[in-house]
Order: sequence, then structure tokens, then C-alpha cells
Amino acid sequence: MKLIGIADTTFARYDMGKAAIDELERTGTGFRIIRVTVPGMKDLPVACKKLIEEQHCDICMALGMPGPMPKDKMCADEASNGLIRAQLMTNTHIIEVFVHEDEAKSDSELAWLADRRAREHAVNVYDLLFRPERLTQRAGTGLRQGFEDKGPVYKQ
Ligand SMILES: Cc1nc2c(=O)[nH]c(=O)nc-2n(C[C@H](O)[C@H](O)[C@H](O)CO)c1C
Repeated sequence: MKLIGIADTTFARYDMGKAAIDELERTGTGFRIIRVTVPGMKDLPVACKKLIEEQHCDICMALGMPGPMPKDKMCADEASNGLIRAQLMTNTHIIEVFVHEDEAKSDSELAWLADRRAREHAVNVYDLLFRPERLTQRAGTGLRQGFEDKGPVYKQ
């Protein structure tokens, strides 16, 4: 039985943790989920590190929503750096699922984007744990999570 950690925030304007859990449960079995919710994205690195070191999670998702202001963007960079450090310190994947509020043109598009990105990364997490060959089959195909895939390019 594998353990998947889900860390999300109250700052986010959409319940991405719920979407990720729903998608994981639709995708397969053989895992248990441990969810923690923190105030904001800068609290995600230690939340994930604790999920890995204290709760023995095999992989984590860190779901957050940076706001549109310059100080939010700076926080997003700091949170992202923290998540990378936590991965290196624990030798464990933490899949960062950030949806910047200003990626969307309206609240309804933001909800759609947050739901879809959380779900698509949930499948990535499942694949990393249980069927990594599925990722390799898709290498270099320009996949994106949320908005449309970019697709591959070919040399002449
Ligand atoms: C400025 C700011 N912006 C965001 C944001 O855009 N998204 C987010 O999730 N959290 C933000 N926070 C809160 C911090 O991440 C953190 O929760 C607090 O500094 C408490 O540690 C802060 C302080």
C-alpha cells in the first residue's frame, strides 16, 4: 500500500485538494491518501516534508494559488524553491500544482483551470508511483496541465 500526501491551502480560491483526491480515486487503487491543509503556499514545503518524514508518504502533491500581486509572485517563487529543497532533502517527489490567479480571465475560468490542473497532475502522481512507463511513452509530447497541450515539434 502506497501513501500519497496531499497538501493544500486555505488561500486558494478553489478546492484543488478535493479535485486531486477525486481524480486519484477514479484512476486506480493501491494507495491511501493523507491530506493536510495549511494557510498559504509558503507553508506547503514543511507540510510536505512532514508528510514524507513523519507520515511516510511515498509522494506528495502541493496545491496552491498565487495571487496576482508582485508580492504574491515573490511568495510563489519562495514556495517553489522550498518545495524543491524539500524534494532534495527527502529524495521524494513533491508535484507542485500552482494555479496563478491571473492565468484565468474570469472566476469561472479560474475554477475550471484549477480543477483540471489538479486532476491532470493527480494522474501524473499516480503514474509516477504505479506506472512510470506511461510517462515515458508520453515523453516529448508537449503535455500541459490545465490549458491545452502544446503538442510535439519535429526536426526537418
Ligand atoms: C503575500 C502572500 N501571497 C500569498 C499567495 O499569493 N498565495 C498563498 O497561498 N499565500 C500567500 N501568502 C501567505 C503565505 O504563503 C503564508 O501562508 C504566510 O506567510 C504564513 O506563513 C502571502 C503572505
